[in-house]
Amino acid sequence: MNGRHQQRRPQGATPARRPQRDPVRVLAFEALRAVDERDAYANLVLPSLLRAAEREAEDRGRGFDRRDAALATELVYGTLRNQGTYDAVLAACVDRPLREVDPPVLDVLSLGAHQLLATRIPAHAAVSATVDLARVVLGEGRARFVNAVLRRVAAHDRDRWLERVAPPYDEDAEGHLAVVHSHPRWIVSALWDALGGGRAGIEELLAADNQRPEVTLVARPGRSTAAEVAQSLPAGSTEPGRWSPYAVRLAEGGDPAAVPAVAEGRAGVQDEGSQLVAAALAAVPVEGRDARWLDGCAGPGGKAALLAGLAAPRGARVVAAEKQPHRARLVARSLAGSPAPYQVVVADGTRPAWAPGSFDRVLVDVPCTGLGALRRRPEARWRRREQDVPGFAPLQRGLLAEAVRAVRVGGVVGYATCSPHLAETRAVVDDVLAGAPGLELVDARPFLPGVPDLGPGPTVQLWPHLHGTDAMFLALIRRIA
Ligand SMILES: C[S@@+](CC[C@H](N)C(=O)[O-])C[C@H]1O[C@@H](n2cnc3c(N)ncnc32)[C@H](O)[C@@H]1O
Repeated sequence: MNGRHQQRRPQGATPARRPQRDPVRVLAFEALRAVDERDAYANLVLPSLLRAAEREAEDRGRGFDRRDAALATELVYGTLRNQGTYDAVLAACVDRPLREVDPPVLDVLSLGAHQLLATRIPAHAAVSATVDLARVVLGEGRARFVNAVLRRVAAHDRDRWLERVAPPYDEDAEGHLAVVHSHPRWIVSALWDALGGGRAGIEELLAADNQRPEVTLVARPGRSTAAEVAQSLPAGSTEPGRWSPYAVRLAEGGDPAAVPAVAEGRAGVQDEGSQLVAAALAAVPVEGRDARWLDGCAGPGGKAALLAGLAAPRGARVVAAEKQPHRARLVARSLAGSPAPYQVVVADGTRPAWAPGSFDRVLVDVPCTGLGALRRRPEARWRRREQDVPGFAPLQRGLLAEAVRAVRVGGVVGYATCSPHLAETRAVVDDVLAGAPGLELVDARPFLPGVPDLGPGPTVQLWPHLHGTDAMFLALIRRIA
C-alpha cells in the first residue's frame, strides 16, 4: 500500500472513489482534442485511435469490441456534428462566456451533453461516466465543475433545451435553424440561398447533414459490375444504388476494405453523386471524334477511374491532370489496371500544357469549400469560414476558363463542385460563359436518367435530403464555335 492510501480521511468526508478509466470515452476525448488542437480530421484520426485501443486492450487481456468502437465513433461524430447546439446549451449552464472555458474542459462537457441529449444512455450513467472521464483526463477540481454543469444540462431533454436556447423561428429563422440543426449561421444562409423554398426543405437538408452517410461503392466498368460486387458480399449486406448503375450501397458497419473488388482496385468507394457527374459527362453526345478525354482536377482519382471505364468501349484515352504530385500518385493508383489507355500528368490546369481544342470531353471537378459533403466530415462546418468562399473564386474561374479552351468545337465540358454555394456554382459558370464566346449550356438533366428533383435546369444540383448523395453541382457546357 502506498503512502497516499495510508493517509487518514478527514472526519465526515466520503471515500474518494477511484475513477473508472473507460477506454471508449478516453478515446473519444483524445479524438476531439486532436480535431481541436491540431486540426486533425475525425475520419482519419479515429481509425488510428481505434486500432491503438484494440492493441492496448489485447495487451491487457481485455476486449475492445465492435460495440466499443461503434460507441466511440458515435460519441466523436455526434459531438462534433452537434457542437453548435451543445455550445448554446452549455452557454446557458456555465456562468462565464464559453470562450473562457479551457478547450479540453469544453470537449468533456460536449461529450457529456451529447450523451445526455442525443443518446439512450441513462442520464445518471452519462453524468457519472463523463465525470469519471474528467477525473482521469482533467483532474479532480475540474471534474467537480464538469459535474455541476452536466447536472444543469440533465435538467431538460434536447427539445426543451432548444425551446429555451434557440431564437424563435419567426424572429430569426436562420439563427433558429443554426442552433436547432447545429450549423454555422452563414452556412444555413448559403445552403438556403442555393436550395430556395421554405422552411421544410432547408430543415430536411440540415437534418440530412447530421446523418452519417452510408458507404457507397462504385463498380468500375470494364473491371467489375455492381451485381458481381454485391454477390461477393453476404446476402442482405448491400443494396443497389439509387441512381447509378455502378453503385453498391453497404449496410451500416460494412467495411469497404473487406470487399475483394475494392482491394483489387476493380471497385472503389465513391458517393453516388460523384458517379452521376462522371457518368453524365460521358453520356452527353459529342459530334464526331470522341477519343480524347481530360480530367483537369483529377486527384485523388475517383472520377477519373470511372471515366476511364466509360471511355474504354469507345476506344477513348483519358488524360488525368493534377497539380499536387502526391495527389497525382493517388490518381495513378486509382487508374492502375484501367481498361482504357490513360496518362497521369502533374499539371496546373490554369496554365495548361495542352493546346487549345485538344480534347473531346473535359471534366473540371474544382477545389471548393466542400459544403456539399458536410455529412462526411463532421468538423468541416466549424473549420470553414465565410471568407473561404471568395478565396476559391479565382481558381475556380481560372480552371473552368482553361477547360473550355481545352475542348474542341462540338466537344463538352463538365464543371463540377462538391458545394452547392451559388458563388461556387452558377456564379462561376455565368462569369466564364459571359467572358468566353462560342459556348452554350447543355441541359444536364437528361444525362442523369431517372433522377428526380433536379430543378429547372440546365445545370443540376444534387442534395443529400432529396437524393441521398453529396450536394454535387454539375454544369455541362458545349463549345459551339
Ligand atoms: C475536388 S478535387 C477533385 C476530386 C476528383 N475529381 C475525384 O473525383 O477524385 C480537386 C483537385 O484539384 C486539384 N487542384 C487544385 N488546383 C489545381 C490546379 N490549378 N490544376 C490542377 N489541379 C488542381 C486539387 O489538388 C484536388 O486534388
